[in-house]
Amino acid sequence: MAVYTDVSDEELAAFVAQYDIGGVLACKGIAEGVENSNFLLHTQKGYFILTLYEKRVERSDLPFFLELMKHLAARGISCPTPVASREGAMLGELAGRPAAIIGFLDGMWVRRPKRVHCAALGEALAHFHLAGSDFTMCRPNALSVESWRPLAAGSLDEADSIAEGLGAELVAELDHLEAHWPKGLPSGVIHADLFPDNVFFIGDRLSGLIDFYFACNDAFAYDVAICLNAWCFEPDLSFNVTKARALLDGYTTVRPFTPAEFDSLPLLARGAALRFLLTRLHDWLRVPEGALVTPKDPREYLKKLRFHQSVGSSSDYGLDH
Ligand SMILES: Nc1ncnc2c1ncn2[C@@H]1O[C@H](COP(=O)(O)OP(=O)(O)OP(=O)(O)O)[C@@H](O)[C@H]1O
Ligand SMILES: N[C@@H](CCO)C(=O)O
Repeated sequence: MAVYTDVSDEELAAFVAQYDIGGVLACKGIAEGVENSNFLLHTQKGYFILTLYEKRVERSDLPFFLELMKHLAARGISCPTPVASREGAMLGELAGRPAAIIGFLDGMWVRRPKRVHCAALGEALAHFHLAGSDFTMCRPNALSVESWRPLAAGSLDEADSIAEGLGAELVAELDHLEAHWPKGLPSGVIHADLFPDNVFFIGDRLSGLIDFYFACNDAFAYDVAICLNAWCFEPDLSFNVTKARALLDGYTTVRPFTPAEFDSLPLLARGAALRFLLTRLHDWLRVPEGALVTPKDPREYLKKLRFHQSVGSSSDYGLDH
């Protein structure tokens, strides 16, 4: 469960009183997520998500995330929107943290995505990329290639406790990615964390996207690579080409890939695997005392990284132009 910050009943009542959503009936910590503290808030006007922004979220980035949600929803993307206080503010402060009340999105995330979910995800991701094209705010990707070496530096000493030789392996991978990282690919606003737990379905129908707190400006194909990693590996960590094809077909029917995007996929997937390996490793080695959180296993992403290292070109994934 990710609840890093406790909120007293009095603080909560005073916070909610600033909004036109009625009085609090119940508020429960949510047993999922690792980044922020999330609560299911039930008030006299219905259900909402109360989020307290924690460690990785810079306060100055919050207007970008909240405005983006509003922008995407206005462009027809199914995603929750922040609720404004009576004074028109989307962002407040609760228990010493920046906090927001977000609309509740119906649906459930899929534990074992099938081909049909990957196809729907691909389409939704492409619609997201297109819908962001006239969003005027900009946020460089704070977790892109140039940030990986400093991020790794804090974990290198202890990396070998996770897997033998991991420290040296990380340094070699950083050398490779920094030397070969593609430049000039089509770019815009990307989600950057569209894992299965951030995509809701009702049956096989995708009902919406959540968790925009890593959204930023970067290459669209990098976002696709993040999804290939998160959606197209089986529990035994074998790569499922059928799911990858479905995801890419879904995506490219809405927003076709350029040849350069297609050719860059193996490298982008390596980078995407390293990015999540590094943040997981960082968190694994530093679980805050008393926090109700289950850190995610870095070894899963080490195996995915090794898989992509063994791939020569996009065709080796069984994918065609
Ligand atoms: N708008 C929403 N509507 C319904 N449920 C939501 C909403 N936002 C969050 N949740 C619930 O809270 C959980 C955690 O939310 P979220 O993914 O934003 O947290 P996080 O800590 O940022 O997690 P992550 O590890 O994915 O970055 C979700 O899996 C979902 O169950
Ligand atoms: N989706 C991330 C956690 C949230 O950033 C991971 O699985 O490592």
